[in-house]
Amino acid sequence: MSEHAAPPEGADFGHDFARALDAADPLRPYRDWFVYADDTIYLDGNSLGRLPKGTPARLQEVVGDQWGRSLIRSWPRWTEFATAVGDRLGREVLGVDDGQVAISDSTTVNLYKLINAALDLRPDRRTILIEKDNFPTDLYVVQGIAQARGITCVYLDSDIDRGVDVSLVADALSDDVALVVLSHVAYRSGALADMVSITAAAHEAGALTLWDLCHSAGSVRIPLREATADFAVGCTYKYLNAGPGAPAYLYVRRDLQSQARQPIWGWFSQRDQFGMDQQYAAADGMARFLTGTPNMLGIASVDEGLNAIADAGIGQIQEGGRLLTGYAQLLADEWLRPLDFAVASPRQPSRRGAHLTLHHEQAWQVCQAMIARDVVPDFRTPDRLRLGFSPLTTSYDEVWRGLDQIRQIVQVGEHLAFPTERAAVT
Ligand SMILES: Cc1ncc(COP(=O)(O)O)c(C=O)c1O
Ligand SMILES: Nc1c(O)cccc1C(=O)C[C@H](N)C(=O)O
Repeated sequence: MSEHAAPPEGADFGHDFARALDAADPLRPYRDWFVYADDTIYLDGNSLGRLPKGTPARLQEVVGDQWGRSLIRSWPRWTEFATAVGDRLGREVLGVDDGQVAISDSTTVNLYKLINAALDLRPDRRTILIEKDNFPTDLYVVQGIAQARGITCVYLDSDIDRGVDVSLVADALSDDVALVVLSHVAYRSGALADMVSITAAAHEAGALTLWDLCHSAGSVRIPLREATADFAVGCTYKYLNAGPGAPAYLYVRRDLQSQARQPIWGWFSQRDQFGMDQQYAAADGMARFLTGTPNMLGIASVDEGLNAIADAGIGQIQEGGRLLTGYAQLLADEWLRPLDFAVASPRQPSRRGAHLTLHHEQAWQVCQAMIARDVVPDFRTPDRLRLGFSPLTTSYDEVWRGLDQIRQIVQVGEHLAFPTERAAVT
């Protein structure tokens, strides 16, 4: 699929062409690694990824053998688990060397830990920069910390459909900016930020960077190493397929680790944890960014979810995501533009992650009508239909049928029978 999503040679809009793309798809064998319980067309792998077939047995092993049989005797193997699986995630997904990633807490809690750690490294600076359309939890955590510390939060006025570019960040940098908080792939539009140039601009101004990788981990290559990015956080339940509420991860560049301190001084970050000292002394390495007892079932699930990614390789996965979103864009241009839809993501596949967002004035009603037909997208405010394509689990056939269903719904006005008022949970 070309950069501008022109139809490939011989392409047509028929169902057979989608089937032919599936037949030629090198990622197709990985569909067999996941559970497809019914015929639902699932276009929401960027909210909650599918269940890997190996996960139930893996969890049963942790529950039955490690917990049920070995009980506390499992702790020697459990204590290293958060950093061992963090290392694996670092190598396979984030492209960084061992000793810089740990599995811990939720993304929200990790944001709190690392934003505070970063601000403490720049004590003379009083400003945090954040994109105004960053994911809400990132905004809220930054706002809370800014209020608690009495510092300023400056919002980058990014384009809702195109995300941030380096000039926007560069123009806002000054010698008062301590930290820039951005998402690598924007949750609403899928816009991919230029991590390398933005980090370079921040560093030139003496600021640190913290990247939210929730929508990029497992969908695109992440140039943390090339960018010499400082800090990063992300969740594991989207393209990493670790399941609802699975623990998140954090990344701290190695040379920052000895100076950085996070504010939750739990005993899992204590140097000699079982020395039971009264006084806190931060552990070395990534252990100092842990807090309390890690969730062993959750970490096992993260480890299991990494198997397919490690086998396929992130390069092939990124290419798959570009082809899927490119194909979806072709169909959207042909079928949905005449029905008042517009692409609300960057048009070039290389400028976005693995989801494609469409604008439509009645997007909420369309979303409900789709779900009633067992086609699962996401609605995102104010009027966006977000279609998440998970390269390991979404087929071209699903893309074709999903977009065809949207076309059928809107052509006959079926969506107009659904409530206009947004439900609390979407
Ligand atoms: C970009 C981004 N950051 C953070 C989160 C959520 O963080 P948490 O796992 O703490 O709910 C999400 C999705 O839920 C997200 O898309
Ligand atoms: N984490 C979620 C949840 O607990 C409930 C519902 C949705 C989510 C999501 O992950 C949403 C997702 N991060 C988004 O980009 O919108």
